[in-house]
Amino acid sequence: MALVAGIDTSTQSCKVLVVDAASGRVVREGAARHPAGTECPPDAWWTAFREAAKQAGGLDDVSAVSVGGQQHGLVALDSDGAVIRPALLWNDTRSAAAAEELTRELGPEAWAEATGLGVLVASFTITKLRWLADHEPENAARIAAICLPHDWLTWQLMGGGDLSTLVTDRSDASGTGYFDPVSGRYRRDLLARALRRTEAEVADIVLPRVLGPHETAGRLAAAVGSPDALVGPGCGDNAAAALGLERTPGQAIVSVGTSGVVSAVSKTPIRDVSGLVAGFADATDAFLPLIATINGARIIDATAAVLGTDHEGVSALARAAEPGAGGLVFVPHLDGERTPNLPEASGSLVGLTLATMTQQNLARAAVEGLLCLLGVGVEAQRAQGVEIDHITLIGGGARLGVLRELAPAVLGVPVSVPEPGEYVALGAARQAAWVLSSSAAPPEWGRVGTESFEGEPTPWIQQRYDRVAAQLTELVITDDRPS
Ligand SMILES: Nc1ncnc2c1ncn2[C@@H]1O[C@H](COP(=O)(O)OP(=O)(O)O)[C@@H](O)[C@H]1O
Ligand SMILES: O=C(CO)[C@@H](O)[C@H](O)COP(=O)(O)O
Repeated sequence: MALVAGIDTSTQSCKVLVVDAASGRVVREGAARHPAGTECPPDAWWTAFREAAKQAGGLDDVSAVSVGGQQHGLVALDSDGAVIRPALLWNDTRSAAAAEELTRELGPEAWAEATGLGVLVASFTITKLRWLADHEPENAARIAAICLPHDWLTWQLMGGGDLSTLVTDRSDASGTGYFDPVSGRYRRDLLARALRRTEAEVADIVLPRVLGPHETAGRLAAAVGSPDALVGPGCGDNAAAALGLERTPGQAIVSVGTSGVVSAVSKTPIRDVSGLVAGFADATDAFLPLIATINGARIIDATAAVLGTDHEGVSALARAAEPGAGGLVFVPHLDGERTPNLPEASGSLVGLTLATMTQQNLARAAVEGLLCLLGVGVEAQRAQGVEIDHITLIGGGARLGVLRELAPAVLGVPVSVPEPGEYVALGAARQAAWVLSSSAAPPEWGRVGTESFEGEPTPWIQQRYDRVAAQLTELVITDDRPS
């Protein structure tokens, strides 16, 4: 039995699955946490990977490995291959002003045409480069190569060192803001613009070679596993999830991890000038229109902490409240927000009265608020012509019972929840099996068992949320304590 490994280097943790390449059956697994925060030294990803791989029984017996990873994070390397500064992650909003400035310089139509990203947001790599050029020019001047979290880990798996061996794939490259997902080419003119240099001045900066969806990147370093094992190109985590769930065009996925994501494979590229839907590529030869929020499962984590309970406790309390939480509306922009593009926003709890201010209503409002935040994404996708009449719910937050139960009513469509699993890591494993097989298409591992949820749609909850959220867009709370 040939084994392959799939790695998910995500925001909060690293997960490793060892999988039977023929059937897709998970044979062994491991996970280890990443440090908290919106910047991270890449070494911490390596430490977590080593720990997760150890828990998964090591990689000595696997024949191929691929990495799916959190998108957009800026990993800047010097000419020795050393990391110049901690990586700025997708949920770091310090480049919000740079994002606005870059968007203004060319205008949304030109950005959408060039990159599929109509309005740049602080998540995208290119905005982090402009921030670096303006705020840490000495670091920007040392850049010899730029890569993404999954590219860096893939490179380490092969031993690192030589910058020319850096690789990526079109799904993750399409989240940089200097890559055209339609032609499959980098836009060095945009990279130069971000760094305030000429194209000639960035000509020597190494960008990872963009491999085909099942092209071999190289072999595993002997210190990690068998030196005969192949390393795949890897991909962005959301593209990996689509691969793991064997999605075909039109089947929408909602992921509730650190981020909230609404995505669907599409045969045609999306260029949303409004910027709500990012026109990413997927991990095959198609596209992955996607909306992502900064706030996801941590809305529930924070609510549980405030209520002095755990996830199950939030479920129980929320179930005990009426739909609509008696009038309490929770707009959960707890960590700023990306969709809608409100990097300075904070969360709001609106509708507090002596009657509504109960633990049950607060728990319910948190779950409904999270679902309504995702509902904005569902509508944005529909506005781009993506048909969504069913949703597959995944990610750590999908383990929350009450989220599964309320999702069909609030989102207005039936919801399937696959059996709990690491679908990003599974997708990476499927890519590894594809690399190993050298077939034209990825292996068909068949459907995983799913639980189905339906419910009478309650569009008034979303409508009320949209009304309240619209009134809060200008509200920025600052810390006014005298220093
Ligand atoms: N049973 C549960 N109910 C609600 N949230 C959960 C549950 N189990 C895990 N989570 C949350 O899911 C998140 C991690 O999900 P995951 O998809 O692994 O995130 P990421 O890929 O961004 O690291 C954490 O915020 C965690 O608290
Ligand atoms: O920024 C995006 C997608 O554009 C996020 O989806 C990141 O890719 C992080 O994903 P999780 O760690 O939340 O799964």
